[in-house]
Amino acid sequence: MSKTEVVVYSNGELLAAAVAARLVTRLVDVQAAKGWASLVLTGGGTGIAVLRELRDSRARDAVDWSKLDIYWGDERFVPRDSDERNEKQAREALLDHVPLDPARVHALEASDGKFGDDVDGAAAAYAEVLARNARPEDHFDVPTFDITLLGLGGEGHTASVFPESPAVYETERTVVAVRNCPKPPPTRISLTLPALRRSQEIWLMTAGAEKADAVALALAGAGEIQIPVAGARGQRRTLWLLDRTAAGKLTKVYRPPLS
Ligand SMILES: O=C1O[C@H](COP(=O)(O)O)[C@@H](O)[C@H](O)[C@H]1O
Repeated sequence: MSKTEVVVYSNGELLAAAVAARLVTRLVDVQAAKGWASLVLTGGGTGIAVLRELRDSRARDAVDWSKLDIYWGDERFVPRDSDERNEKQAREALLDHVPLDPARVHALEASDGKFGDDVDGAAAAYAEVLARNARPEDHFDVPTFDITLLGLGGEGHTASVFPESPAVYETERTVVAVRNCPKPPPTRISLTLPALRRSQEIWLMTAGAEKADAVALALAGAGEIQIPVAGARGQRRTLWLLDRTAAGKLTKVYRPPLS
């Protein structure tokens, strides 16, 4: 049975610091239980701020980084050294500062990589990466991720699954090419909602009043075609981590900010 929980923090900075602390605790617990863990990263303001907080936290040394599998929920299809690339931002914020096993870091292809500008080829290649890393007990072409971090847009997108777009109707493929995105850059690669839902836990993290409508609609039960983030649910747990302004249109009162 999957649980949905909402935690509200007083501002975006506190949100990022608190999510980083929570992540250390959860990764340590998962590694203690099974020896390794898997984490799906997101791009976006809050997602990268969380990684920076983690880099600057002493507690990060409690995680066994060499036993952590890293994936991405989506990637902007730009050259490898573009500042817009989610992987580049994540490396600068955290990944280059911790002793990860490079073989366990599964980045998506860039537009100047081996598929060139063939975004469909690059998406299919990532689907193969996921399938190769799935274990028989996962019963799916995607690993059962321990934690998936996701952001969301004011119009309700998550990863690079945008409202009413072909990606949100996808039920077969686990990874798709995304074109003509309303948010730049226009070409991306994204895990689909069925693939994201293979995660044990999904943590939806966002800050800012411009996200309040999407948050309220998703939590009120909106459909995923119009509000894709409503379809991002973990197998065990879906955790909404919000700042006060992003939670501003929720009608129910959730755990109050501590300060
Ligand atoms: O472009 C993207 O945006 C979303 C949300 O970003 P935010 O800056 O509004 O928090 C992010 O979830 C996604 O990974 C990224 O590619």
